[in-house]
Amino acid sequence: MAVRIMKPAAYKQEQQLDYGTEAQHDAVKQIVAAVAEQGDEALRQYTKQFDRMEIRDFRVEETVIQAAYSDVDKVFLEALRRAADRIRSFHEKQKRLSWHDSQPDGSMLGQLIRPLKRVGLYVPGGTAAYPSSVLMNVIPAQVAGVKEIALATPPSTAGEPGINPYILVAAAELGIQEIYRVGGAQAIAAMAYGTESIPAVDKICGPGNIYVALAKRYVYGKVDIDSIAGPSDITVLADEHADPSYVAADLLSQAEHDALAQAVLVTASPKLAEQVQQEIERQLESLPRKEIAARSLADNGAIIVADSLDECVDTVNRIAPEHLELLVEEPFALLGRIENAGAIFLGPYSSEPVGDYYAGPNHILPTGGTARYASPLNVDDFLKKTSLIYYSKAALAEAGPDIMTLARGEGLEGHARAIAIRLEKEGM
Ligand SMILES: NC(=O)c1ccc[n+]([C@@H]2O[C@H](COP(=O)([O-])OP(=O)(O)OC[C@H]3O[C@@H](n4cnc5c(N)ncnc54)[C@H](O)[C@@H]3O)[C@@H](O)[C@H]2O)c1
Ligand SMILES: N[C@H](CO)Cc1c[nH]c[nH+]1
Ligand SMILES: [Zn+2]
Repeated sequence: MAVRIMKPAAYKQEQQLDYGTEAQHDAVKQIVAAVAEQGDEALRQYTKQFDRMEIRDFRVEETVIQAAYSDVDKVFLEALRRAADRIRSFHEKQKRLSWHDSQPDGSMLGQLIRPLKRVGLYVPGGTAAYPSSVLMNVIPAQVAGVKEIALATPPSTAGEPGINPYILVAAAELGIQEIYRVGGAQAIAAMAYGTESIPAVDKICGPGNIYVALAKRYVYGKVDIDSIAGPSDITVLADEHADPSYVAADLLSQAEHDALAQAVLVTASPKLAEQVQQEIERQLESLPRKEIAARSLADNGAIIVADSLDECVDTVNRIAPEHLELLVEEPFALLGRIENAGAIFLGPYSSEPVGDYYAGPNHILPTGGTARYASPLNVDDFLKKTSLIYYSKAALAEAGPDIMTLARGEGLEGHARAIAIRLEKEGM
């Protein structure tokens, strides 16, 4: 299996936000409607159908959460704690406070910034379990001050009874107790509409596969959602100074997530293109998730050979990757020209998994070209803002005529009169 080498003009990005086949859209629509109508009964049926498990109680019992510690490696736990500290301190810097400004005329304007009351966080777990996504989801919500955090993740045969112990321990480390063993579109629908065992939330965040991503789009409006973090993608912009084995390894690191993942190299060096193509084939051989990675590379992977560095940059901006690696001699010199990317990894030692697990920035990033307008999951996703307006009598006297003019300009006499009645009654 050789990744296709092509010119920029020949590259058509497969995984845009409107991805998904008609059959997948139809399936998700049906799942969401069934869960909204039938609640837990539909959850049980879809869990049996898609996860091949019979689940009686979706909520994970507290004793099961505590017992999970005995199934988890101590070294893993220590690394997880160090990662959590770094992620928390990064997100602490994103905190925002309410503010108000008092005016000389006695009026006051301001903005209340308050946490959402109840959020539902999705942690993927179909072909691999992601305790790192527990940290990336929960920590910004906690930093924002959200009090009620519910977590949903697919049931798994890796743990007893029916849940992955690494996910449970990651959640327990952060003090999360409300965990449900349910995945896919049905989990998203359950958190949006509520079922007998899962109370509805105000907002759903978190990454997942195509079914999860589509379901989030369908429930938007009933609840809020974060940006769409679907199947992972990576673009590496590399020049002739890059080590082809590093480039290949980093592309494979994302291709192994999902057959729908997208790994792309953009370079102006035909020599590097060929070296990377060979390296990918060599490294793929021994990769445990080689089938998934091979399908991802065959269906969505590409090695794009541009004529110049400028054309490389244009191509990257068109792709708007979730992860962008700048494996060039002077990465910081290129930075100012990158317009669209969820996260940018600079230089040979900032391999993408550094960000997936450890550095501190969030790994829940806009995928499929949505980095054109969307941002990484962050503390703001868990906050809502309320405007405050207090006008003094003097302020209204001053502004009243302008307000009435603007209202009448829109043909809204009722608006104008709400001001006029005060000005007249109080002789302003
Ligand atoms: N962007 C990010 O931050 C980020 C982080 C981690 C993982 N990811 C992505 O999350 C995804 C994880 O995918 P996954 O599949 O391993 O786990 P997942 O939890 O997203 O999906 C598994 C669920 O999909 C449902 N499902 C499976 N086949 C189905 C079908 N035919 N019809 C309807 N529903 C079906 C099942 O209910 C199952 O529980 C990958 O695409 C990975 O790239 C993204
Ligand atoms: N690369 C994924 C985000 O697209 C996040 C992740 C979690 N674990 C490993 N990787
Ligand atoms: Zn990853």
